[in-house]
Amino acid sequence: MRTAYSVETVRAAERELMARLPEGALMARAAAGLAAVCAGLLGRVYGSRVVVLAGPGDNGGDALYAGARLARRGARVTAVPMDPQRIHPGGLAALRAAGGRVEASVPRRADLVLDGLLGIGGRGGLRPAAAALAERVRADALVVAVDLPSGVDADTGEVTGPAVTADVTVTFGAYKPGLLVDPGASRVGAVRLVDIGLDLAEPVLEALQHADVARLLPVPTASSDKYRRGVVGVVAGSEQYPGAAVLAVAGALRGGAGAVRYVGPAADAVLARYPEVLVGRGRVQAWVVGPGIGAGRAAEVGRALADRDVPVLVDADGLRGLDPEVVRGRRAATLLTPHAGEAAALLGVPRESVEAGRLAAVRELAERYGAAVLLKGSTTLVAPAGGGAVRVNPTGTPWLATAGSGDVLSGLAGALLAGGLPGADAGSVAAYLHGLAGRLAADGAPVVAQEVAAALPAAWRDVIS
Ligand SMILES: NC(=O)C1=CN([C@@H]2O[C@H](COP(=O)(O)OP(=O)(O)OC[C@H]3O[C@@H](n4cnc5c(N)ncnc54)[C@H](O)[C@@H]3O)[C@@H](O)[C@H]2O)[C@@H](O)CC1
Ligand SMILES: [K+]
Repeated sequence: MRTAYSVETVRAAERELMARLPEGALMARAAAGLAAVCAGLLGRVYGSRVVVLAGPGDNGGDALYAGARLARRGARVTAVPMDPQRIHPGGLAALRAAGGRVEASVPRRADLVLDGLLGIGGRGGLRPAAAALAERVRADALVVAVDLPSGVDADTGEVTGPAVTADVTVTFGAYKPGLLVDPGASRVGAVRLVDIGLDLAEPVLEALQHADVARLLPVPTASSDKYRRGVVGVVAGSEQYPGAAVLAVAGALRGGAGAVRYVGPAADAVLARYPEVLVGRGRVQAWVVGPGIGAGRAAEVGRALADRDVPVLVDADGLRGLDPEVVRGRRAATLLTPHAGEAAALLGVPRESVEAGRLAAVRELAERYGAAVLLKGSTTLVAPAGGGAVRVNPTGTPWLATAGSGDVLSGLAGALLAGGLPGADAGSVAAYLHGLAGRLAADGAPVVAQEVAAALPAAWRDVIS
C-alpha cells in the first residue's frame, strides 16, 4: 500500500524527530536526497547550469542546500530569491560558500531548475512575485519540484492560482495527498520519495498496489457454488440505452460473479450477447442499479435500496435525487459511483468545484450518505462509509474516458460486492482492475468499453501472478 499523510501529521513527525537530532540534520538529509536525484537527472554535474528558485521558508532552505551540494561538484548554480529580504540564511550561506551566486532574475539558460518556492507551508496559488519567477522558467530546462510543485496544496491537490508544473518531484519523508490527487497530481511529473526517517501516524490517503489487490480479490474455492460466489442483480439499460445493460453485465461477469441476474427492458440485447444471464427478479448477493436507466425510474432504485441487507451499488441515473436518509438507514454496504457532474448534483454545487476539490467532495458525499463513494475521474477516489483514509486509484489511462466505460466499472464493482468485499474495498479494487484493463486494452491507442471488459481477466491474472 502506498500511503500519503497530512501536513499536520508530517509536521508532528518532524517535530518529534528534530527533538532527537542535532539542529539542521533533517534539512541536511532532505537536501542530500534532493541533490542525489538532481545529479542522477543531470548525468554530468560538472559544468551544468542549475537555477534555484528560493522561497522564504524551509522549502527554499532545502533547495539552497541541495544547490550548494551540486555547486561543490562543479555545477554553476544561481539562486533567485522570491523575496531578497526573506531567504533561508543557512542555505544561502552554504550556497555562497560552495561558489553559488545569487541573482535577482532568472538566468536565460539552465539545464535544471529547482522549484524551492513553496512546500507544505504554501497557502493558495503562487502570489505574484513567486508566479513571475515560475513563469520565467524555460520550457527546455528540467524542472524538479522540492517536496511538491509550488502552488499545489499539499493536503488536497487543489490548485487555486498559478502553480509550477514539474518533470520530477522529490518529496521528503512521506507522500502528501496533493501529489496523488488531481489537479495537483497532473503537475508533479515522476515522484521520488526521500526517506528522512519520519515516524508517521495514520495516513489520510492510500493507493492500492498489486499485492493489496491480490489479497482482497475474492477467489472461489473448491466448496464454492455459483450462489456462494455471488449473484449480481443488474438494473441497467433502457430502450434508449440498451448498451449500458450489456456493458454492466459484462463487467459483472468478468468481475467473478457466480451468476448475473438482469432486470430491465434490455433483456434481449443482454441475452444476445450473454446467454448465461438469468432474467427477472430473484435472490441476489448484490444489486447494481442505475447505468443507462434514464429518468423516471426512481422506484426501481428505491426497491433495491429497500433490500436493506443486500449490498447495493448506485450509479449514473440511479443517483438522481438520491435520499441520504434512505441510504443511511441501510444495514448492508452501499456504494455510490458518481462522476464529477453527478457528484455536483448530489452536493448541490457546480461541477467545477467538485473537479477543483475532489478530495473534499468525495469525503463530503461519504459523510452525507453514510455510504462508500467512488468519485470517477482522472484520479478516481474512493471514500469509505465511516470516515478514514480515502483510496486513490493508481491505475488507469486517459483512454478510459470513453462511453460505457463507467457501466463496466459498475458491474465489476457489483460483482466484488456480491463476493463479500466491503463497499470501499469493492470500489477501489474495481477501479484498480478497470484501470489496469484499460491500460492493457488501450496499449497507447483508443479503446472501447467492450474491450476494457474483455481485458479484465488479463488484468486479474496480472494482479495475482
Ligand atoms: N516538515 C518536515 O518534515 C520537513 C520539511 N522540510 C521542508 O520544509 C518545507 C516547509 O517549510 P516551511 O514551513 O518554512 O514552509 P514553506 O517553505 O512551504 O513556505 C513558507 C512561507 O511561504 C510563504 N507563502 C505561503 N503561501 C504562499 C503563496 N501562495 N505565495 C507566496 N508565498 C507564500 C509564507 O510566508 C510562508 O511562511 C517542506 O515543504 C520541506 O521542503 C524539509 O527540510 C525536511 C523536513
Ligand atoms: K516546491
